Amino acid sequence: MAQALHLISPSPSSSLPTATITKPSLASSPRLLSFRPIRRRLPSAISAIIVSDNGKTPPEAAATIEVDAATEAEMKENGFRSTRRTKLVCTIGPATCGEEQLEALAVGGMNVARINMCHGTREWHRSVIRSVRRLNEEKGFAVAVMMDTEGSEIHMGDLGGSAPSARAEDGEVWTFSVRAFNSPLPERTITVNYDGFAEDVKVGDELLVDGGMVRFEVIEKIGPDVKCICTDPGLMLPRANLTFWRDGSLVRERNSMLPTISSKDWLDIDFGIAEGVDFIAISFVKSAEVINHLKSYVAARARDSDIAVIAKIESIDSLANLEEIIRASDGAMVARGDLGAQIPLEQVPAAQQKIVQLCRQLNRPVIVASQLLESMIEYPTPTRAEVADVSEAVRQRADALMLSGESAMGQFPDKALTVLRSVSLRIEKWWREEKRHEAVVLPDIASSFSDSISEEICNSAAKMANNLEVDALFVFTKSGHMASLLSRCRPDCPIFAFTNTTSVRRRLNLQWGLIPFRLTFSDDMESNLNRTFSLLKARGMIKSGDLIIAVSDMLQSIQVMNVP
Ligand SMILES: Nc1ncnc2c1ncn2[C@@H]1O[C@H](COP(=O)(O)OP(=O)(O)OP(=O)(O)O)[C@@H](O)[C@H]1O
Ligand SMILES: CC(=O)C(=O)O
Ligand SMILES: [K+]
Ligand SMILES: [Mg+2]
Repeated sequence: MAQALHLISPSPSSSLPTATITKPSLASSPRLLSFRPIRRRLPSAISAIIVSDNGKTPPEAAATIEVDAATEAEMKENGFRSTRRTKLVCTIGPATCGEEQLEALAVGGMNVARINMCHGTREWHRSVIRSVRRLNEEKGFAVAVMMDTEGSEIHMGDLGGSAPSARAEDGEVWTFSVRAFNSPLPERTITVNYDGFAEDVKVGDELLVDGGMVRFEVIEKIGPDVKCICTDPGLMLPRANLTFWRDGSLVRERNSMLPTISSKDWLDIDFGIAEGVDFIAISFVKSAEVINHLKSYVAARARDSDIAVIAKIESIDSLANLEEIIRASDGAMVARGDLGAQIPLEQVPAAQQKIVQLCRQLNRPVIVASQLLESMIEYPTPTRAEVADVSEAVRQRADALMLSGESAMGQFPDKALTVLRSVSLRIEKWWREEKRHEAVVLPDIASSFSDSISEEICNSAAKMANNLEVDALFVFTKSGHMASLLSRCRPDCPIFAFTNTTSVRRRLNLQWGLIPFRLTFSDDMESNLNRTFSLLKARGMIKSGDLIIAVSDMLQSIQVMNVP
């Protein structure tokens, strides 16, 4: 494929190219090497550099542009240089499944709605997914939907009847059983989903509910029943995760042989594909193999839309195979809830930092999840420690933050979302003011020459954007790949990502700094830019004189220009 460097004249409406230099001279082009004006108005001589591999003329396209209504409002309110970069995921549950509650979250900045297949019925999940879709269609939001699988780790069953939780007190004896009971359960009885449970535990083992929210010691085994005495009292929630520890280490007997994706999970996945979810998050991933398997399964079934597979890092095995798991997946979640039950709590922050950093290097979006604002389940303000934790995740430049119980069943879901939003904005601003250009080394990740060109273009465009202090980066991308490469650089300015499919646009919602727009565009960058400028100007989202850098994945190029 012949690559050519074109220098084009300043007005985006003039014809291109005016000069063509073939690739071998690229390295020696004095124009290119000296192209570093530190000023916001461009000199009239050159306004754009385009590296192009084709010159196809496009058909004229429809004159509409779609952007998430809440993002548009945020941009107008804060000015687009200050638009929030960190994305927000909210778990939907009984506190937020109503249409009005969902709308309040969308208005509050929810980018992705998560449904957890551990809880609720199929009908309930369907109704939430459809409500989100309806909200998008009727109110102009672009909220994506993430389905999170149950996985087959050991957990408690429902508590019987309509009990929302059960309280275990110090010294009480509770029975954990693999028997099936008719509801209501006998007093102080908990069912366990894993048949091998009673065989695998030993008298003297420590049993942790939800990673230590409640602790028991195993005192007796009677067939399928395991009697335990409570040593650390607390509240047990339905389907809470169970781990058992012996001599200070996590015990993983036969349960480590359980499949990552259970037969129930496969049914849920079929359901998610049929309902057109945007992301499937896989719980307790142990290896890259399961991710590859699921990705080919999804690719064969979900022909029109492309569902992204997110690996949840929440087990010891996932830490052991971290890099290959992240490479295989389309994104990762630092699922600190279960992770903190499998490794000592004091190791969780370092694991988080490592996962966030690796995802950035490998160009996969990463979500930091669980207990970010746990106290807000009950209280309207967060603790100082929680705010510090959220700040740290933003400072690490994670793509997204997630609410769990805070939005699923808490008393203050909207307030919790507001805290995430305002802390994100504040820390991002502080970062830009301090001009902290990070020391993160971004390795080359391209697997082909063509990918390398995209990667070099994005790295250079992001660097130019910082040096020139441009107002925004524009990226025209069909697959979303170029947008993610720009996001990976975490540039100072926001990234307007134009894509022509609704599903790609929704998926870009999870990535740091991207403002996804749906726009029908052609291979002709000049006409794309002109049309985009006039559409955005008409919406009051940009103005004449704004300095932008544009790149595209059809016509591999970097253009620098003032909005006419
Ligand atoms: N669909 C739902 N129906 C009822 N309660 C829910 C639902 N989704 C979440 N919850 C409640 O919110 C809490 C936190 O949700 P979250 O999704 O973090 O689940 P979790 O049980 O902690 O497990 P996971 O490790 O899969 O995240 C749950 O423990 C549950 O009590
Ligand atoms: C989110 C999740 O699954 C966890 O933190 O365990
Ligand atoms: K789950
Ligand atoms: Mg979990």
